[in-house]
Amino acid sequence: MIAGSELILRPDGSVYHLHLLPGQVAEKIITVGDPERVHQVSRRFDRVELKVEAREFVTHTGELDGERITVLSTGIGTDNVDIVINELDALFNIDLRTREVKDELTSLDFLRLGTSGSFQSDLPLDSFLLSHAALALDGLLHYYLNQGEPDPLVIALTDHLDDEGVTLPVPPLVVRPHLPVFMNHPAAAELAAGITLTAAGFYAPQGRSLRLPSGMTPKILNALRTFSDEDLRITNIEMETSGIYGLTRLLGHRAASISALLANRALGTFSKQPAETVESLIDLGLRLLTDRQ
Ligand SMILES: O=P(O)(O)O[C@H]1O[C@H](CO)[C@@H](O)[C@H]1O
Ligand SMILES: O=c1cc[nH]c(=O)[nH]1
Repeated sequence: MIAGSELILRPDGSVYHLHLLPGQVAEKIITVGDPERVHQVSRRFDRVELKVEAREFVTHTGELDGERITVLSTGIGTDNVDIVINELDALFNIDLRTREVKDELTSLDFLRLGTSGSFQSDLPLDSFLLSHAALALDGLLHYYLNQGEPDPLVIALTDHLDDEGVTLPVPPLVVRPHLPVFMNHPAAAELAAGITLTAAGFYAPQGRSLRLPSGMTPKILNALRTFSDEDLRITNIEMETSGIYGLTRLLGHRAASISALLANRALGTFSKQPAETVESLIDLGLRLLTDRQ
């Protein structure tokens, strides 16, 4: 039995942070960082059956083209992803009355629709990218055991960084997802793909220096930018994908992370139409989930 201090429930029986009860969440889940984006997604549903708000975690469940879908905001960062994935998994795979893990487990399908900064000059602003792998520089996954052997990409990256004479501020991990079946949609095959760097913050952890210098020095950034292996390079930087990929994989769920590239960090440019680009990203995500052509 899982103790009351470990799996905390509210007086109404809902999970502590998300304020959700079993049955309120669909097995297909869109995650977004920005709570406002939840409304932008659920506006497109044919029917909305549930709206719950708790801190930065806004959840809407509804239906589109006969598919039951939940859209939920994680807020920013993998510390929030830790809460979201664990509490959603508990809603399906732990009996909240007996506090025992269920004998039959449910595998969920996650789709992150987020924004990101391109790391490579040739990836255009306002384009979309599917993360084939995540380079975790945020630290969350080091706290979970059973990671297995290091991914070959991390071994190749470590050799490359050694050759370049640089050391990252934190030990790197690479995680790859089990992609949901809906990613077999032809539109997914057209997406640019690469390794997504998940950072622990927006400024210094992504190499930005306003008044404080970043430990992600130009030399380190250049070494990361020039890495490639298995035809994959580090394409973009954001703040959730490694947590989503790592935890969903460990828990037996499937996940895909698609990012709209709003900044180009190699060129120092930013989108002139971020709102339109995010709307198009939502269009794409809903096409994938409902198998619309
Ligand atoms: O647009 P969202 O989904 O929030 O994603 C990106 O934008 C935020 C930073 O501005 C981080 O959460 C990053 O991952
Ligand atoms: O540069 C960017 C843009 C969006 N989100 C990020 O985390 N970084």
